[in-house]
Amino acid sequence: MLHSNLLRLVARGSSSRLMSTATKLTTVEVNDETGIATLTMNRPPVNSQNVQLLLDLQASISEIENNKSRGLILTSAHSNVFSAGLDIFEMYNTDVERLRTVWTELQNVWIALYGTSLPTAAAINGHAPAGGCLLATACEYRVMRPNFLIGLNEAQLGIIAPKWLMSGFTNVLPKRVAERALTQGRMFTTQEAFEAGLVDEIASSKEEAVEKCAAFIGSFAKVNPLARGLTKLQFRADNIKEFEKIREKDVADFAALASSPEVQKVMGTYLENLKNKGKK
Ligand SMILES: CC/C=C\C/C=C\CCC/C=C/CC(=O)SCCNC(=O)CCNC(=O)[C@H](O)C(C)(C)COP(=O)(O)OP(=O)(O)OC[C@H]1O[C@@H](n2cnc3c(N)ncnc32)[C@H](O)[C@@H]1OP(=O)(O)O
Repeated sequence: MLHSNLLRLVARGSSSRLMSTATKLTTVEVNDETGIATLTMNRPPVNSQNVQLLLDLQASISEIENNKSRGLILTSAHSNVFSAGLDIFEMYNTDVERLRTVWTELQNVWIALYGTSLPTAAAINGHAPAGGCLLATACEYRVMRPNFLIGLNEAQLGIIAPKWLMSGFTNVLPKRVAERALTQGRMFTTQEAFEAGLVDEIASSKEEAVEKCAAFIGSFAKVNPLARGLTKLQFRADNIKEFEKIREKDVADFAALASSPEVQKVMGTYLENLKNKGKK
């Protein structure tokens, strides 16, 4: 009988294994030939990041680190959204403790993904605003399907994203381009993101995006994994150290900001607009 602690479960034919997790909102599938794990977010309709999805992502990243996979590809089970970012419903009309938990778990996912020594790539098969862009830019490589949007839109919402949340973004874009995009809260189309260097390749389907991500991870086949991983972490060490210094204060700052009447009002209006959009 299947149960949550079952470790390896043959899923689709013999070429890939669905690794069981104790989770429901993510799945991990390891390709038997390449040894690369695909981590799929599956929280319909838009993979908005509630606490459960954030916890499941952490559990899946740990699982992939522990099962000796050669790399991690992050993608979405949905046809037009990679991830809509934080679940705004979960942050609206709630208590400060819940807001602290949301932010702590977002931090935990980011540091798990940004700070893993494994090769990582995002197959961005749909829109990736805000927290969706955060996850994609925590990875080392990005392949995106055409005609979607990606970016950190916080400034558009009247919110200041902390430095760690921007750091994946500022790693991949020239400083001037990053500053302008962040101050504008700009959402890039796939083509614009490719031209700016925010995504590395464009793929016409999710399958092609996953293949291109696998080819990127495969490019390290002849590199010593320890040397590769430590080199990666040296590049990221400054951002990680800065983050570790402020992480507690950052949780307190976020909880104070997000619980303030002004920001709660912005969230309420934003949610109304999202709901009404569905009725049009
Ligand atoms: C407004 C926030 C204010 C304050 C936050 C406070 C502090 C934050 C500090 C900074 C950190 C930010 C990190 C974040 O991630 S904040 C979240 C920002 N996310 C967004 O702005 C994305 C909003 N969504 C969209 O733009 C579109 O939904 C999207 C392009 C992703 C998909 O479009 P599509 O047309 O395919 O679907 P929709 O019809 O719009 O949506 C389908 C249903 O999903 C619901 N939905 C969408 N996004 C969210 C979300 N982020 N949280 C919760 N629910 C979401 C939407 O309401 C629809 O629901 P139904 O109407 O079908 O019930």
